[in-house]
Amino acid sequence: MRPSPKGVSIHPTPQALVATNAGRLITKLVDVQSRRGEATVVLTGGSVGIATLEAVTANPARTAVDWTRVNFWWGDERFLPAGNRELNSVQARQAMLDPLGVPAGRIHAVATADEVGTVEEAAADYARQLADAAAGEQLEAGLEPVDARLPRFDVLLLGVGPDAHIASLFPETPGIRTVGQTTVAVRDAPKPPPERVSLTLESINTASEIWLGVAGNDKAGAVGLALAGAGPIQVPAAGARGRTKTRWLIDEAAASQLSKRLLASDESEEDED
Ligand SMILES: O=C(O)[C@H](O)[C@@H](O)[C@H](O)[C@H](O)COP(=O)(O)O
Repeated sequence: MRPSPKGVSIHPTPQALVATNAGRLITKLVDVQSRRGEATVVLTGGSVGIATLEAVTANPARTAVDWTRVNFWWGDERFLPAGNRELNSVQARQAMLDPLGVPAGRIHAVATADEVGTVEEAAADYARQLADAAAGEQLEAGLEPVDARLPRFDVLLLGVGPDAHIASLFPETPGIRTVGQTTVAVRDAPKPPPERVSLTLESINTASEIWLGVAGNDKAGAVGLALAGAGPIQVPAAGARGRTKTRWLIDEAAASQLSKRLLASDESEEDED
């Protein structure tokens, strides 16, 4: 792993990136559970996101986590009928949630197209689920909710599209511009399927830590712009800011347009876990 600016780690291959992401997620969950008893993770779709879950399932250290005490949400979900293999939740169940025995009550999936009539109803239902969870959340002494409408997210995983979208927040669209609400219904998404439910950028940024896993030459432009400080409306990935940490795990191909200045910065990536 090349030394790199703080918060950005560069990995030789997508496989190395995914293995590191998975190992760090296990470590983080053990740490959070040791302090809070349970942990909350927000999952993502996409090839890097799902490969990370498969790597967790394959990692012997997985047994150090009490998977019956991890709550799972999604940063976004496609609006499709239940069981459709394009659903992020279907892929996550297959990759990790089912093999690791995560109880159904810990899995908070977005309503599917056969459960509600419109993507707007699915977004509203998801917002209600989130608010109910927030209302019932037992916070340790001295901790305040970050947002009364949302549970506390310990780690929020994101992928990044070639257009720098995160979750289902695409550049210059109503979704990335949405403020004042926790979820948003997306129509005409440039990445199929067209109808999706997404957390808003405001909701995403309530997470304590945000980890963006990005691989492939087609993402190099998005990574370069995001890390150079572009605006979130044009470059949604640039808007991802965890409250305590924002990690970028990128492979060499996706790092190819990173400015020399950024790479030369004297802060190197340390594992402050
Ligand atoms: O539902 C989705 O499609 C994802 O949530 C989406 O935001 C994904 O993470 C990015 O498009 C990156 O996908 P890749 O990792 O496959 O490039």
